[in-house]
Amino acid sequence: MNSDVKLADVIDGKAFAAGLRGRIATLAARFEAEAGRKAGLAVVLVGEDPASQVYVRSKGKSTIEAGMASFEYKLPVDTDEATLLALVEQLNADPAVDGILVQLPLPAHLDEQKVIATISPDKDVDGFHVTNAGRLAVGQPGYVPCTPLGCLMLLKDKLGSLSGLEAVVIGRSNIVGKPMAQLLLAESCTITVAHSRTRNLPEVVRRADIVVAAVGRPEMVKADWIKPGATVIDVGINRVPGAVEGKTRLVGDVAYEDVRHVAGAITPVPGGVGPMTIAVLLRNALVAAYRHAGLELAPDAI
Ligand SMILES: Nc1nc2c(c(=O)[nH]1)N[C@@H](CN(C=O)c1ccc(C(=O)N[C@@H](CCC(=O)O)C(=O)O)cc1)CN2
Repeated sequence: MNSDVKLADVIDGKAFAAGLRGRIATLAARFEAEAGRKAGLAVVLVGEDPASQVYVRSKGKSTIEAGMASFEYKLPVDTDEATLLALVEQLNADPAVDGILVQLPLPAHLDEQKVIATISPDKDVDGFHVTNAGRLAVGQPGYVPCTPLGCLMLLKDKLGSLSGLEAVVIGRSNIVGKPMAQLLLAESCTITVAHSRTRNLPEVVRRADIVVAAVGRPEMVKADWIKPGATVIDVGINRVPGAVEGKTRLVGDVAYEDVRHVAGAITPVPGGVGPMTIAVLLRNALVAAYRHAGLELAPDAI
């Protein structure tokens, strides 16, 4: 790599998320004063996946720190479908609960789509219900999945208007790739969604002013795939063997150390997109609370 080349600006998602959580806390206090109750978020975890346990713990802690009520449900790994669906129905009917999130992935014997379909669309703060996917597709207000909305916030903070920019989203999952493409389209970007069958992926990615990598393959996106000056958003969180035997380290889907010599701006892993996921979840839960209480919240308040 040429050491004279300016390194990419690092997009500090951790700091941005902290600021966002601060604004949410202010609005959560206002909500409590006006509604006479706290905004409430329920999180359901089935099983003992270690990463999911960490994320659920962090969601509960962040919810309370933001001045909202946290309802946590931890179910054993062999929970049957009827029990889980009954809990979701109970939360749908509970007026203290504004948002419901079922932590994914679920154990293999449970049908994720069926569980998501049981969550009331108006409490679906993950934005995974088909009603919210449809609302996003046609530009109606709903709930947008947290990770892609967090990516969009970071992009707009860095670049301002995205109108007319060429964006390549690598990955077509329902949770990140597809909603990310919809969000960028709504910002008037020209979108390509690339995936495992895309021919000549490096050439496709080289067209992009904005690259969003969400494939779950460690350091797949290489420096020579990136147009000089492009903005690179790395959604990947991959645990790989570390330098010390028996230890692991986190890497993204982008070969960060090389790509930062070419890109104009880049999110690190950890500390980039990841922290935005939980901050945006709190944002969605608070928006849900204001809607349920019939209180006014300016669209650009958070
Ligand atoms: N129901 C849902 N399930 C899952 C979602 C989701 O949005 N809704 N997303 C992911 C996991 N996730 C939140 O649930 C999540 C992932 C990563 C982070 C994060 O802050 N990552 C840190 C690194 C953390 C570490 O050391 O492992 C970072 O990138 O800096 C937060 C939340 C799947 N499931």
